Amino acid sequence: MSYSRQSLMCRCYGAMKKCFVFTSPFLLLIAGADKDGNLIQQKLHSICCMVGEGCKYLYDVISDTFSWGIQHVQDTGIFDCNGNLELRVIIASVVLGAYSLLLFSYVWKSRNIRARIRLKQDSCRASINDLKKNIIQVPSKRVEEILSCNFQELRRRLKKGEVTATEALAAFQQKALTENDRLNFLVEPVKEAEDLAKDCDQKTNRDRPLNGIPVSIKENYFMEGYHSTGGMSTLLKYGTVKEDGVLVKVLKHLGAVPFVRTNIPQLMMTFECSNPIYGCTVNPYNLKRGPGGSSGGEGAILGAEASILGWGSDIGGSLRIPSHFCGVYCLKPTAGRLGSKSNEELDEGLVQSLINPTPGPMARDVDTLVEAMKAVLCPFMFELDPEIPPIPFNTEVYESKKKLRIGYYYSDGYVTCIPGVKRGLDEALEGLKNRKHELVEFVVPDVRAMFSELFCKACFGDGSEHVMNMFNDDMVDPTITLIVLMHQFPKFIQKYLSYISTWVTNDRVTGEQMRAMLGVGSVTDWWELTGKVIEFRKSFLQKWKDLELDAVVCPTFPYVAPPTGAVKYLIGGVTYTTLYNVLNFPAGCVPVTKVTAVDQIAMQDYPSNMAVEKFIKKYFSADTGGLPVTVQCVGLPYQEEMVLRVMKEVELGVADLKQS
Ligand SMILES: CCCCCCCC/C=C\CCCCCCCC(=O)NCC(=O)O
Repeated sequence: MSYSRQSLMCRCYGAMKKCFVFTSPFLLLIAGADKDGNLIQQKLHSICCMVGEGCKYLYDVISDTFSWGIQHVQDTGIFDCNGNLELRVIIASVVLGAYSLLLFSYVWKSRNIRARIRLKQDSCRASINDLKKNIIQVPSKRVEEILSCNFQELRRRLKKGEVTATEALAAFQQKALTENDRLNFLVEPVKEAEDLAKDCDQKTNRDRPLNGIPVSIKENYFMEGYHSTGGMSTLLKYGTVKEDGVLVKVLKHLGAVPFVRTNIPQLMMTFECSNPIYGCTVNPYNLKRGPGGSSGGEGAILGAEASILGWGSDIGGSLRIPSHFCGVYCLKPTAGRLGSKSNEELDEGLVQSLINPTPGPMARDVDTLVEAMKAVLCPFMFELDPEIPPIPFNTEVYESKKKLRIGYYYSDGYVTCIPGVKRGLDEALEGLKNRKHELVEFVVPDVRAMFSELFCKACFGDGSEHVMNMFNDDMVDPTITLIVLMHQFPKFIQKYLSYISTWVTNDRVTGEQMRAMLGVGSVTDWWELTGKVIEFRKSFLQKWKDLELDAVVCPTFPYVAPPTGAVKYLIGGVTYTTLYNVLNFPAGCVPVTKVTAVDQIAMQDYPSNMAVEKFIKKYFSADTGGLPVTVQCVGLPYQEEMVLRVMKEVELGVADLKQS
C-alpha cells in the first residue's frame, strides 16, 4: 500500500476514534434516560448478561454513571426526557457495541504491533548471536593493539598492510559485542562487513582514503537490506531499504567498512535513546544515565571506544547532545553540505523545508572528523547527489595559522548551565587565550522565542498530525508517552492545558512549546513563519558581523548526561543546540573536562525558579562525578573547516592546560 493511502487511512481512523470517544458519553446519556428519567436498567442488564458475567461489573459502573448523569440532567432541568425509548436502546447498544469493537480492534492491533516488533527483535538478536558465534578469531593482544590505535595510526597501518581490514573489523566487532551487553547501543551488525573487509585487503584497494576503517552507522541511514525506522515500528511494514543512501555509498566507495547499525530514540525528536523495538541505550560513563539522542547509539559506542568513526544526524542537537553526554567529538555540518539523501524521508510527509536535518560524523578526536570530511567531500559524492554543492574540503582554512576572533557566551539567557559545564567553557576559553586568540563576549538573541516560535512551529508545523497518525499504528515509548497522550486531546483542550502548564512550571516556554506543536493554521501562517526565520537569521548574522567574529565557542548543553527517563522534564536544555539548526550554522563539539566533586557541591547555588531548573538541581546535584563535558564551536554557514579549526585549537589549548 502506498504511503499516502496508508497515511489517509490512519488519519481517518484516528479522526473517527477521536470523534467517537468524545461524543459517545453524551449519546449514552441521551440513550440512557426513559420518559421518567429512569435508566433502562433491565434492558441493559439483559444485554450485558448475554455477553457474560465479565460484563456485569462494566454494567454496574455504566449503570451507576447513568443514574448519576440522569439525576443530574433532571436536577438541572435542561433535558425533559420525552424521547423515544426504543431509539435510546438502539443508540445505547450501538455505542456499547462500537466501544467493544474499538476495544477489540485495539487489542488486535496491539497484538499485531507486538508481533511485528518481536519479529524484528528476534532477527536482530539472531544476527548478534550469529556474529558472536562466527566472529573471526584474532588473538586478544592483537585486538588490544588495534583498538589502541587512533584513526591516523590505524589508517597508516592498514595502508602499509601491518594490520588487515579483516583484523581491524574483528577487533571492533569483538569490542562492540562486549560493550553492547552493558550498554545496548546495537541495533544489528552489518552482515556483509566481512566481505567488505576482505575486499579492502586486496592490495589494489589500499590507497582508498578510508580503506579498511570500520565505521558505525545510525539506524536511520539507508542501507540496502536493512530497516530504517527511526524507532517507529510502523515503518517496519515497508520492508528493508532497497538501495544504500548517498553517504553509505560514498563510505563504501572510499573503502570504509560499515560494521554495526546503532540505536535511536523513538521518532528521533527527543534525546532519550529508547524505543519499543530496540530498547534503551545507556551511558558508557554511568549505566543509570542516558547517552543522549537521537544519535545516542553512536554516542555510546564511541564513548565506549568500540568504534573509531561513526555517522549520525541532527535537526535539533542529535549529533551534539550524545557527543556531549558521552564525551566524544562531532561535527554538525551546515544542512546541505552533505546533502539530504542519506537518512531522511524515512516516511514521506515527515519532510519540511524550513529547518533541515543533516548527517554528520562523530569520532574520538578532531583529526578523525577532519579526515572523514576530507574523504567524503569528493567528486563521487557530488556526482551521486548533484544537489550537494561541489565544494571540496578547504585545507587552507583548516590549516591557517591566522589568529582568530572568537565570540563566547556562558548562558543563552534561558536555562542556566550547571557548574561543571561552566568550568568546561572556562577551560576552553583559557586554552584559546593561551594560544593567542582574541575573545569577545557575545550575547545571543531571545532563544525562548527561537525555540517555541521558530523551531517547534517549523518541525511540528502540521500540528504533529503526521506523527500522531503514525502512532495510531504503533506502541509509544514511555519516554514520550506524555507528549503523545496530550496530542490525543482536541486542540482547544491542549491550548487550555498549555496555559496551565505555564502556570505550573513557572516557565512560559513549556506552554509556548505545547502551543507551537499545535502547528500553523494556514499556508499564510507558514509563509509568515518562514519570514520570521529569515529575519532571525538576518539579525543574528548582523550581530556576528558587527563583532567581526570568525567563530563562537559556547556550552553544548546546560547539563551533563541525565538519568534515564528524566529527559521529558529537561527538554528546555535544547535551546543551546536548536539555535544553530534554526540558523543553519555548522557546529561541532569538543570534550574538555569531566564533572568533579567540587562542581557537584557548587550545585547548591543553582537557581530553582522554573520547573526545569528544579529538575536540573534534582538530577545533577549528585551522581554526576566523572561525566563528560564538551564545548560547542560554531561557524558561519558552509565554513565547516573553520569550525574544525577552532575545535582543534580548543583540543590543543585544553591539552596544554592539563599538562601545565
Ligand atoms: C507528537 C509527538 C512528538 C514527540 C517528540 C517529543 C518532542 C519534544 C519537542 C521538542 C524537543 C526537540 C528536541 C530535539 C532533539 C534532537 C532531535 C534531532 O536532532 N533529531 C534529528 C535526527 O535525529 O536526525
